Amino acid sequence: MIEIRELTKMYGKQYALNHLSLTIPEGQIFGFLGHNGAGKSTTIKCLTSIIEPTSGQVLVDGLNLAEHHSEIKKRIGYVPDTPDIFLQLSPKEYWNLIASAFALETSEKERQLETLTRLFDIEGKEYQTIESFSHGMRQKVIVIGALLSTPDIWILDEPLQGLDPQAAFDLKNLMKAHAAQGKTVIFSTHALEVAQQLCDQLAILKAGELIYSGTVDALLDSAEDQSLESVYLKMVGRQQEELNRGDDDESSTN
Ligand SMILES: Nc1ncnc2c1ncn2[C@@H]1O[C@H](COP(=O)(O)OP(=O)(O)OP(=O)(O)O)[C@@H](O)[C@H]1O
Repeated sequence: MIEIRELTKMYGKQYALNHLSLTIPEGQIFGFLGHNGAGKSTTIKCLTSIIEPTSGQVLVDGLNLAEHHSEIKKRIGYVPDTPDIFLQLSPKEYWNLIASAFALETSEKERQLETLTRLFDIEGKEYQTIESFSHGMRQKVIVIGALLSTPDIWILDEPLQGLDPQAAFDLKNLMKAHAAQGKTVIFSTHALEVAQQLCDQLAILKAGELIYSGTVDALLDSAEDQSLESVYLKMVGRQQEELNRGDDDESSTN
C-alpha cells in the first residue's frame, strides 16, 4: 500500500502539488487524471524519487520513501512521460543498462527480454539506435525496460501514449494481470475511456489540488452519469474559461 501524506511540490512560489493526501491500495489499478499541468507527472516523479517534494511524505508498505528510497526504488518499474531518452543507445544497450542497475542475472534478463520483445513485436530491432525509432516504438522500448526487473510496483506516466492498438491492448492486459496478482499499478492518462475501462480507483487533480479520489463506480453513481468523460469534464472544466472569468471578475471590481 502506498500512502501519500500532505505531499507538496513548489516551483518558486507556484504550487505544482498542494498538500496531496491519498492512499493507493494493492491489487487494483489506480489512475491519475487531470488537465495539462494538473500535477500528475509531479506526483509520479515524487513517488519514484525522481524529484524531492517540498514537504509531505510518501510511505510504501509503511516505509518512508525519503529514508528508504534505494530499497523501494528496486521494487518500482517506471515509465516516464517521454520516451525520448537514451536516444543514442540501441534498445539492447538500454535494457542492459537497466539490467545492471537492478543486478539482474543474465539468464533472467534474457528470459524476460525474449517474452517482452515478442509481446511488443520489437524482435529483430534490438540493435538499431533508439533515435531511429518512431514515437510508439520508443515507448515500447521504455515499457520493456520498466518491466524487465519484474517490479511489483508499476508507476506508468501516460504509458499507452503512441502505442499501436495491439501493443496498447497487450499492455492493458499486463496491467490487469499484475493488479490481479495483488500488486500495485499506478498510471496517468488523458484517455478517459481507457481510465473508465481500466481503473478501479481514480485521483483527479486540478491545478495541483486533489478534487476526487475514490472508485470509478462511486464517481459515476454520485454524478448519476455513466460516462467518465462527461463527469470529468463537468468537474474539471475549461481552465482557460476560468482564467478569463477571473479576469472579468477583477475588471468588474475595478
Ligand atoms: N521543472 C519544473 N520547473 C518549473 N515548473 C514545473 C517543472 N515541472 C513541472 N512544473 C509545473 O508544475 C505543474 C504541474 O506539472 P506536471 O508536469 O506535473 O503536470 P501534468 O499533470 O503531468 O501535465 P501533462 O498532462 O501536461 O503532462 C505545471 O504548472 C508545470 O508547469
